Amino acid sequence: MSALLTLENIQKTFHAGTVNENHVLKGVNLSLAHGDFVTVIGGNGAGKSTLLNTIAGTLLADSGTITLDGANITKHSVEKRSKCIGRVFQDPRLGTATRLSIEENLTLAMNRGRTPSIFSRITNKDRNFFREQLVSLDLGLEERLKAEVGLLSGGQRQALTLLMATLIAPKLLLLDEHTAALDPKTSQSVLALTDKLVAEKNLTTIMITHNMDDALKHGNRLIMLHEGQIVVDVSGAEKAQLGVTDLLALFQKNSGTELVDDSVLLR
Ligand SMILES: Nc1ncnc2c1ncn2[C@@H]1O[C@H](COP(=O)(O)OP(=O)(O)OP(=O)(O)O)[C@@H](O)[C@H]1O
Repeated sequence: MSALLTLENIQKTFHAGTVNENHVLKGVNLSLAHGDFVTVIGGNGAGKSTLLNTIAGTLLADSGTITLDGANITKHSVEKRSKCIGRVFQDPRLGTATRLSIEENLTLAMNRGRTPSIFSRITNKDRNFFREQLVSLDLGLEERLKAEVGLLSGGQRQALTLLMATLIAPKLLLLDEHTAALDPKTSQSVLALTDKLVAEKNLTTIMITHNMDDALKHGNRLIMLHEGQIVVDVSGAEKAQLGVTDLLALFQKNSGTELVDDSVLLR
């Protein structure tokens, strides 16, 4: 089957030609099949968010090619890409409009890629659809369609953001440490919801995490980034058999260095 997403030799340098020059992505090559759920792990500054930003278009790659579903999107604006790429960030406040109600936020999400129609009437059919979708979050939000999103807890808000990012199934879902700001229990429930939505909608997904257990437990494929290059890429049965110790050993073997980042190692 043809790849859904292909990155070919992606390079990104910040502050090029200055004393602060920082070559962050050093020729990243990656190919994702339709339905791949890839977890991404790596130390601080390895280039994980930069990689997601170049895919989403928040940053443009200096060179290399990004192909999504057969289209060369390397130079497309973030707005254009957002029509087919859903994204959830670490900060629960980023994916939703605080002063709008749950149903207004969901209306925005339903109209992604079309002319904003927040002022269009929300029909009973829309409300029934929203309720149906909200039931799957198991947070009782289906009874609170008119509640302002700013009143929700971080976990509720992140669950809603996830639902919004996938309401109209995106070609690609990018999760940038989307559970890192939540307490451990809420984080696990948002991850379970992630698994459910990804499976139900067969979404091709890239999820950055700092947690090795989560990286191993979720998805069908795991990559480790080190100094702007992919040093570990395991999938399927090979991934399923790995434990944290095996992963650290693999990282050391392939990168020639130990992973010393406390935020990854201390869980
Ligand atoms: N917009 C930017 N302008 C300048 N430098 C940047 C920018 N974004 C990232 N960097 C730098 O690029 C390097 C990689 O950052 P990035 O956020 O991609 O790493 P990361 O692997 O996601 O790390 P972390 O786990 O700490 O979030 C860092 O040195 C960072 O300071």
